[in-house]
Amino acid sequence: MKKSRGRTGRKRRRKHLQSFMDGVSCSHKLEYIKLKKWLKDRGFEDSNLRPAEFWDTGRGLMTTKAFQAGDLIISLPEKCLLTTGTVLSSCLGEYIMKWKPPVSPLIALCTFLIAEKHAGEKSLWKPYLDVLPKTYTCPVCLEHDVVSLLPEPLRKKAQEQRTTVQELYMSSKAFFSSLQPLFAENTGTIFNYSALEWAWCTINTRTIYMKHSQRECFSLEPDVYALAPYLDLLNHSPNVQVKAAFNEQTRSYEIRTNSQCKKYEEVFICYGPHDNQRLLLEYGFVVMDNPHSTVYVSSDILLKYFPPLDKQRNTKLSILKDHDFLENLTFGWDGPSWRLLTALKLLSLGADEFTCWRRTLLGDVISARNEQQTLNITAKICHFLIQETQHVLLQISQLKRNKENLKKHLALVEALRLEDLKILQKSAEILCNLNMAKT
Ligand SMILES: C[S@@+](CC[C@H](N)C(=O)[O-])C[C@H]1O[C@@H](n2cnc3c(N)ncnc32)[C@H](O)[C@@H]1O
Repeated sequence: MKKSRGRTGRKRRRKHLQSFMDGVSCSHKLEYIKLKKWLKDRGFEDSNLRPAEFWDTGRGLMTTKAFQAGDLIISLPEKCLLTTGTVLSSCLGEYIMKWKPPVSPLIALCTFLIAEKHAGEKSLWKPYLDVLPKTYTCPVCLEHDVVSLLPEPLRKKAQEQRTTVQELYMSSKAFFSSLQPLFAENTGTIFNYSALEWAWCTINTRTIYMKHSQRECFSLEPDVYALAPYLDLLNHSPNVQVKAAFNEQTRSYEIRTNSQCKKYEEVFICYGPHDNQRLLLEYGFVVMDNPHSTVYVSSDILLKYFPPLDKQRNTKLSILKDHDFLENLTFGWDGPSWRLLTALKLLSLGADEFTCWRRTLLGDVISARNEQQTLNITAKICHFLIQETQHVLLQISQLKRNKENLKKHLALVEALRLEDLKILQKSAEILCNLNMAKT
């Protein structure tokens, strides 16, 4: 058959290509039909959004009309929001009010989610609970073997996250036991560690910011969370801008886009200008070609490249510490950061230049020798990090073959490390060009 090369052919080819780029709508699935009905009963007007599966971002929301900058994407009535107010007006309320010392707003919400999930068919929130993820990929859910493959300082923060959730569980056990009169089953089996981990991740990855006034029955931690069914299907893109807030007039949580979005494309919001380490820590995912991504250089690595016999080494280190120059030293898409270069310039000061340390911190050029040494050491650190990243990537590919059960988590760390490698290679190229320009 003759290939159609005309307008119809082009249209067909574009449509074929488009079908791979677009998501696959899942709005026909029973759980979403039930969720939409539940939302409608609470005053949610059907919008132009549809739940869909996207090949790159997973489940998200697709638009059925083109959005222009300034358009309202979604407006979710107050009645649909799950806040500490919801928890207090449930049967948990009286237990929370009499518990001393008061529980945090976070633990109140976790308790509510676990209790409602346990209630199953009887829960008023069932249509929402049914579409929540069953598992998460935040660091607290990762196995030790996977956490050890994370770059610093994320590895440390991942361990801290695990400790936070474990401590939260231990410190809430007595409160959970106090709820026994509400349940036929033992509260120890309902409010177990994995239930709390699931609830904690649900809140950490899905809540919108909504400030509520301080209530006496809660501890002093800020009460700023609200779960927003359906709206929380919106995925993140670092390349869009939105305005999101509770509208006191319409008594709805509203999101307006500042970007354009074509019909049938995924609608994104921006969770904040986060780098990939922060996205993984707080939400359990990473974005490729994230403009905010950076590779962190720890002070241990920094010091590896300086002579231990430098008499001013300790003084230089104290200066860097006192002026907060030992943290947030990074490589980015545009090369080494100013902070990294400044820290390295200070460490590279010769004995005769040491008195100039203040000027160095302000960004002054001290000498051609100092500039050159700084560039050389920056390039060495960059190459060291490239090798380290390549080594970890090799370990990951071996583990992926041997540990089928960790595949999803390993793929996540792999994506993070691949993005790091791209940043480092770009930085090495920039440093090489800078070096060539100087010689
Ligand atoms: C508020 S929810 C968004 C909806 C979510 N995808 C779902 O299916 O329920 C936030 C979670 O979505 C995922 N996510 C958000 N933006 C993403 C993106 N650009 N790429 C991959 N996953 C993303 C992450 O798992 C994150 O924790």
